[in-house]
Amino acid sequence: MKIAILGYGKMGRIIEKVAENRNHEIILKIGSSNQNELTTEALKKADVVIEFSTPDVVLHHIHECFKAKVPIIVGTTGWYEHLQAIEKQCKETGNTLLYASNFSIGVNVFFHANRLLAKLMNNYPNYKVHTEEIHHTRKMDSPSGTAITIAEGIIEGLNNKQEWVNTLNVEQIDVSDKTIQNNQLLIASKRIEDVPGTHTIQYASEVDCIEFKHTALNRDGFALGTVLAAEWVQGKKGFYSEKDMFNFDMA
Ligand SMILES: NC(=O)c1ccc[n+]([C@@H]2O[C@H](COP(=O)([O-])OP(=O)(O)OC[C@H]3O[C@@H](n4cnc5c(N)ncnc54)[C@H](O)[C@@H]3O)[C@@H](O)[C@H]2O)c1
Ligand SMILES: O=C(O)C1=N[C@H](C(=O)O)CCC1
Repeated sequence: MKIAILGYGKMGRIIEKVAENRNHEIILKIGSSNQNELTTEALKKADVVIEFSTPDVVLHHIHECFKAKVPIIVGTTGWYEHLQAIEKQCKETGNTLLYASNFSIGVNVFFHANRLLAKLMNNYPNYKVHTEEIHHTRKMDSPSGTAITIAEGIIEGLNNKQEWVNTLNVEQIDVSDKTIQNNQLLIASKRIEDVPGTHTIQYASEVDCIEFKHTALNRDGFALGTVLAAEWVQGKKGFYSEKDMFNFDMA
């Protein structure tokens, strides 16, 4: 495949290596220093675009890809509030977009197991649930996109949770904090030096604690999953998420 990479930072660079190892060709790389090279003509030459930039430019990149009618894989997080509008535009204009808050295979297994666990825990209301995410200090958004997907899975499964709330860098988490209502799920975000991404789900009762955790050891898993998504989307039309790509329905 001919791939264009929009956003050539930590992820863009690793994705380039993984894609080349899988015999794909990178025909365009756009970072903040060569934005003027991003034209409809240049994008049209690609079979697929991979987008890992920043929350303030991702929408511009998506619109450019819609204009050029080239499928786009979006890894950038922090634009959650625009997701529904983009889904509508994608479908109305006959374009193709796949967004995942996390492309790692391990995280997607974790997402699925989280949904199953939440349904099971519905039967045990004496367990109080909260989630935690830890990322590096250069991360622009909080909570992480991955933590939002986890929270959505819990809210979907647990009858007594309706929305999530977020705290950033609060040292000691008090799950019985009276400012957090019973129908709210806490996502506690922490920023620590070089952490690639750690997500924990905790169900705590008076007598024990169930902890479910995913730790990314580096960024290679995110990059491999992204290139697999670019391969998966070939020949497809429409708006997709990681749930469509990692189809665990039989599990
Ligand atoms: N979905 C996933 O699996 C996954 C995994 C890791 C990171 N992410 C997300 O991907 C995004 C990027 O992560 P990163 O670690 O590569 O960040 P990064 O800061 O290293 O890279 C972002 C890049 O975007 C570039 N950029 C800024 N403005 C631009 C513009 N106008 N045009 C083109 N490029 C521009 C910057 O130059 C920078 O190189 C973040 O939102 C992060 O949360 C998602
Ligand atoms: O490094 C980041 O930034 C990451 N962002 C994604 C998120 O917000 O969930 C995925 C993990 C790494």
